[in-house]
Amino acid sequence: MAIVELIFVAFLLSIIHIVQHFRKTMSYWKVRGVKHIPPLPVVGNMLRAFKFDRHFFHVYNKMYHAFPEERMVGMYEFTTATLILRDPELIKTVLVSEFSTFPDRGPIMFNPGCILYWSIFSLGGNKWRAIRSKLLTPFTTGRLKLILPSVTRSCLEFLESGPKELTLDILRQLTLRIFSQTMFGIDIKSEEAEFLENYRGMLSVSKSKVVQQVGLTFFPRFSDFMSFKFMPIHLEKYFRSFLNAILNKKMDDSSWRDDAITILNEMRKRGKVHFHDKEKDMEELFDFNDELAQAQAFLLLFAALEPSSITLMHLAYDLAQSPDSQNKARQEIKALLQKYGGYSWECVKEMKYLNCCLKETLRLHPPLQFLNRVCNKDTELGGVKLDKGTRIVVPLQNLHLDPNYFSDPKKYKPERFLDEKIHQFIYLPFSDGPRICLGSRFFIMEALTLFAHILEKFELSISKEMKLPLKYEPITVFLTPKINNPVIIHLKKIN
Ligand code: HEM
Repeated sequence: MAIVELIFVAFLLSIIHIVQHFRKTMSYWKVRGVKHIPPLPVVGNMLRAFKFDRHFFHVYNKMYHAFPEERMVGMYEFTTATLILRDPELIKTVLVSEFSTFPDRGPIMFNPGCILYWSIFSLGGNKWRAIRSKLLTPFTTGRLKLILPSVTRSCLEFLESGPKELTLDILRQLTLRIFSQTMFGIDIKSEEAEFLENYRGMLSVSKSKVVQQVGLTFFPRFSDFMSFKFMPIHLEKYFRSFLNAILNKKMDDSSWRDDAITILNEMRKRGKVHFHDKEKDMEELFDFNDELAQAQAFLLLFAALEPSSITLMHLAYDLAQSPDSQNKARQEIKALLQKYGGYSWECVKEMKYLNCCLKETLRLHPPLQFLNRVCNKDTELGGVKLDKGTRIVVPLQNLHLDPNYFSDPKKYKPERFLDEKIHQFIYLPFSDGPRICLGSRFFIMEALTLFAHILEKFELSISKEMKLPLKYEPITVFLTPKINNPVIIHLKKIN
């Protein structure tokens, strides 16, 4: 056979092999009898996402609503088989009961070299457990009680500055101040402007950024070849040197006990982090270096700042839109302040109605719209056999707006958290199980304290500059209002 014919046959065989491979991959759900929308070759069910005109979660939205009777729905994120859960029992299995089979988030958009690559958000196994258990220390009830006066001082300082409105930028600045003081033990004011400018740079959206983030998640080898990055190198350098300076400055300072930087520095000094594996009754030691310390510090800062400020802004928006809820919350706050004579821990804990308002805001606008997991071995879920590596998605936004679980689901109705039975594994703004948000209780304390201060003194209304209804940016990681029509809440002093 001539060489040309040989090359032709080899080429043909490769094509047949590739086609067969794709056919097998794209029949994953069909073979298992899981309902799904038939995928296109290579892009799977992701074509819609490439129009960049709707939020990513709309892809899950379509799948969620396509099969309303199903407990789970299959889809293809490009060539990755993903299972979307619609049933609370299955969600409980993945997040809690069978956590050891679904412990990690799986493919993630942080490139090796990215500051977040070694954070507990992307780490798995016992190294994740070891570091996470140390990072719980700054968030214990005892410590939250201790830092409440500092949070109160920051709120008062903010109100004394005579604010006229609430915007995402203003709330970011405030949450940065509160967080850096109470969790990093530093006063950030002198570096605040530069930090926020770089931070906004990191969050800015563009199609090229989304392509890189999607590439890093689903095509890591190709992305590595193309040198795709989660954030530009100059921002990466800035954040590393910013955090390094904080870590080094605080190395010998113990003015705040048990803040996150002190905990990270203790691990850095030892160079090791220890974990006792109860199941295997085994001690394990992991290296802990500067890279790991920077990664956790950045994760805490980023995880605290963005979802918190976005939620505070949505809470202001919801209360401005619902004067009745605003008044009820204000009456409750005034009565409690009289009862306790100030912002004590007990007083903040008893703000039940304001807490319902916050819960309802998190139901309508969960900043993270979905949770993701991956199974670490071949397994079975709800009678369906799953191969190791299958991706699982819990679509929070869809579950929170499902009329099967919430009456009149698009309406802002804080009372539902007093009157209705809320299913624990349907309402999950902070998730559940061993990977549950680390800072949820800190955030709730911060939000209640801040809004009690604001509602005590101000009436909230939507500014005339904002066009209603509220719409979201199509391509951000967190659920963010349109940049060209930001949320602006007018503050009117109450006499
Ligand atoms: C409105 C505020 C917040 C919301 C809605 C929120 C929500 C979430 C969600 C949904 C997750 C993913 C959990 C999972 O995959 O099961 C998460 C993880 C995490 N959050 Fe939050 N969060 C908030 C504020 C905070 C704050 C204030 C901090 C810290 C100071 C924080 C630190 C973290 C960390 C470290 C993780 C990773 C946990 C792990 O993988 O072990 N979050 N958060």
